[in-house]
Parts: sequence; structure tokens; C-alpha cells
Amino acid sequence: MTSAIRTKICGLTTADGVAAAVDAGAAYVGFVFFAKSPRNVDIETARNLAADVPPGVCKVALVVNADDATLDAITDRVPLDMLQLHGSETPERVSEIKARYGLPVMKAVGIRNADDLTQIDVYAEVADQLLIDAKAPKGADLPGGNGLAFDWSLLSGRRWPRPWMLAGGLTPDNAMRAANLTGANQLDVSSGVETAPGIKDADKIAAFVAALGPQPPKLF
Ligand SMILES: O=C(O)c1ccccc1NCC(=O)[C@H](O)[C@H](O)COP(=O)(O)O
Repeated sequence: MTSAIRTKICGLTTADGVAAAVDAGAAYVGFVFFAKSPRNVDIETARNLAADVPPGVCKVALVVNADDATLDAITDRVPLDMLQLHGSETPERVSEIKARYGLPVMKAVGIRNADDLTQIDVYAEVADQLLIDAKAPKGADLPGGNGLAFDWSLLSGRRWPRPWMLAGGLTPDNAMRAANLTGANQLDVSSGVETAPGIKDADKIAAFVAALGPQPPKLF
């Protein structure tokens, strides 16, 4: 039985959403910088939201194939604890970003079938943490945040030399089962705690975190 599971509430866009995540006991809060996303925030909004996050909760900026100018602008203005790379960033680019910004980097790896698992090993060499997510459907507008799960049994019994979190289609109802099946001790959720794309729901956030029991101390 898995216990002591940290949660990341991703795609927060309002002060109420941030407060709901913090009050529920989330270990991470995520801000999405991706224009096509219904969860996209601009830099000033993210700066204001981040200012409300107490110490001990990890503030994560999610970017997709961002160039240095974009990352410079975000990191200059927003007080952050981690960068999440959710595009097709190469291992070399992950290392470059780690060195340039001095922040821990979490690399998202998309999984559809067993062949995709090799990418986890590749990125475990360079990233500080991994986010193992469902691979977006071909032609999807968003590389993540699609509310889709992958076959969790693919991860059963596997271990990696880096901290990692599970994502993709998680909800208050399936979160504990997903953790038990995969061995994940960190879970990330976005759509599963929303009433509509981009609209977070405080009750669903509380239910998601509560479903996993007390939150352990932060890792980053
Ligand atoms: O959430 C988005 O809109 C998004 C946009 C572009 C890249 C990634 C995005 N989300 C990534 C996340 O970290 C999500 O929390 C993760 O994919 C799980 O999403 P969901 O299945 O909706 O819970």
C-alpha cells in the first residue's frame, strides 16, 4: 500500500484556486505558460499568484519548448522553485536550462505504450525530477492537461534513480488506485479537479488531496 503521497495541482489561474490548493495541503502548485492552453497565465498574473504561495509549497512554471528569452522573462519576474518542461526539449536542452537558471527542472515524459518507457531512463540522466504523463493524442492542441490516463500497469514494479510524479487523467476517485498500481508517491492533476477546462474547483482539489492522506514534507 502506498502512503505519504505528495500532490501537485497544475494549471492554477486564480488566487482562489491557489488558496484551495494550499489549504488542501498540496506540495506543488503549477502555473502554465502556454498560449493555447485554457490554463495559460501571463507573467504578471503568475507573479501575483506566486506571491500568495507560502514557503514550503513548491511553485512550478510549466513551459513548452520555451526559448531563453521566454524563460528569462518568466524567471526574472516570477518567484519560482522549479521549471517543468512539457515539450520536446532534448536532454541537452534540459541540461542547458538547469545550468542557466539554477532551478530544479522536472521533465515531462509522455507514455502511450511500453516503447515510450525508454524515454524515462534517458531523461532520468539529466532532469532533477520526472513527470510521467499520458502522451497527448496525435494532433492535440495541448501536450498535456488533456484529462487522459495511460495504462498504469506499464509502470508497475519499475523504479528510476530520480524522484518522479504520475500524471494524466487522475481524479479524486482514481488517485489512490493509480498510486498503488504504479508505486508513485507524487501525483499531478489538472482536469480532474476542474468543472470545465481551466476552471479549478476548490471542493475537487480538497477531495483529491484528501483521497491521498496527509501530505509529507516537500522534496524541492
Ligand atoms: O494543462 C495544460 O493546459 C497544459 C498545457 C500545455 C502543456 C502541459 C499542460 N499540462 C501539463 C500538466 O502538468 C498536467 O497537470 C498533466 O498533463 C495532467 O493533466 P490532466 O490529465 O488534465 O490531469
